[in-house]
Amino acid sequence: MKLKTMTMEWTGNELILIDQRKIPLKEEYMTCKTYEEVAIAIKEMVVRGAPAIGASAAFGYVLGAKKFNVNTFEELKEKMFHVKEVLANTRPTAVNLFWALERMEKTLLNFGKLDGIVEKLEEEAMAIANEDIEANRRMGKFGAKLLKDGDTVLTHCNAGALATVDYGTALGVIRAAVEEGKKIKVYADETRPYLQGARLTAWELMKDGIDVTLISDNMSGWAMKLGKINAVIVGADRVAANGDVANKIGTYMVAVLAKRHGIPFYVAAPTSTIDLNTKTGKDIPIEERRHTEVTHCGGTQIAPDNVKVFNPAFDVTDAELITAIITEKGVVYPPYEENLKKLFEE
Ligand SMILES: CSC[C@H]1O[C@H](OP(=O)(O)O)[C@H](O)[C@@H]1O
Repeated sequence: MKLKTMTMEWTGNELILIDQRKIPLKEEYMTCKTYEEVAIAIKEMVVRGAPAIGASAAFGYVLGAKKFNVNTFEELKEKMFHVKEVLANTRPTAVNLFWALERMEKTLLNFGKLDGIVEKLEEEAMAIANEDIEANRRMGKFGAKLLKDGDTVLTHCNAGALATVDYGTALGVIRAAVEEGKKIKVYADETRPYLQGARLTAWELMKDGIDVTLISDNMSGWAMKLGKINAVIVGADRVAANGDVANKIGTYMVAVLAKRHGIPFYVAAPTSTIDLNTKTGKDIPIEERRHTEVTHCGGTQIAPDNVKVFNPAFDVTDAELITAIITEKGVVYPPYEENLKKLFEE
């Protein structure tokens, strides 16, 4: 079974990831032959973005199962509990990581025997990957209906093909609208400190020939006040049961500004990012990352040695600031508590 997209390639024995730390200046790849290497790739953000992290962890789980020469299923089960732990202990906020690993473990336990288990797990990882692409395309179509010909959309971070297995969530909505013939312009904010907007979103959209203008994060309010922005679309790392959304740091600020200016604020998220077990945004673990992401920019030090740093990688946007949540099953409007639950009812 094989898979090849802009973000990742599964060869059957290796997971090859484009190194997103190097984009836009270089297109280099990291070849992961072991589950440990996949864990490093997730932790170091070689691959990033909730759905992309989930799919990568699923293939990492397969690499773990391939590694062990065991005589009994019980022995394999023990070893795979460790594989899951190593992959889970990489980044805490994106629920897709845990959703994918739970799904892989359930496949292992339900299969329950040694013979054919690797093929079964590989099938499941491929299903997770292909379902993500399909979900993004469906989500794109639902979301495109919310955009008018000539709209300018502000994006934050990168919720594009690079954040998923392919096509993207927020950028998937923009791609779908453009594919329907709508003239859509994008204002991409740079998204300090990791610069996913400047480095990844601008790169992706220019490759697709989509009109993109780069702004620094502190320009978004003024762009809204000047009437340049018709809508905001962002991705998500975890949607809580009440509709609160954890996403890249700075999302909350953009949402408050959009509310102030009466601009619709949409979140594009597949159901694999919706976590009904997390009641509200207060319960979402927020990753804090190394200080050098803030004290350095492009590898150049921009702050004094030993300066104190606060570097939360995500924030939580309150449900009341969100106009709608675009999913592959349709657009969800408030009351989110009630309407998100319906997505999971048969
Ligand atoms: C489609 S999920 C994209 C989501 O993930 C990003 O975080 P990171 O780059 O740290 O993995 C960001 O929150 C995006 O909105």
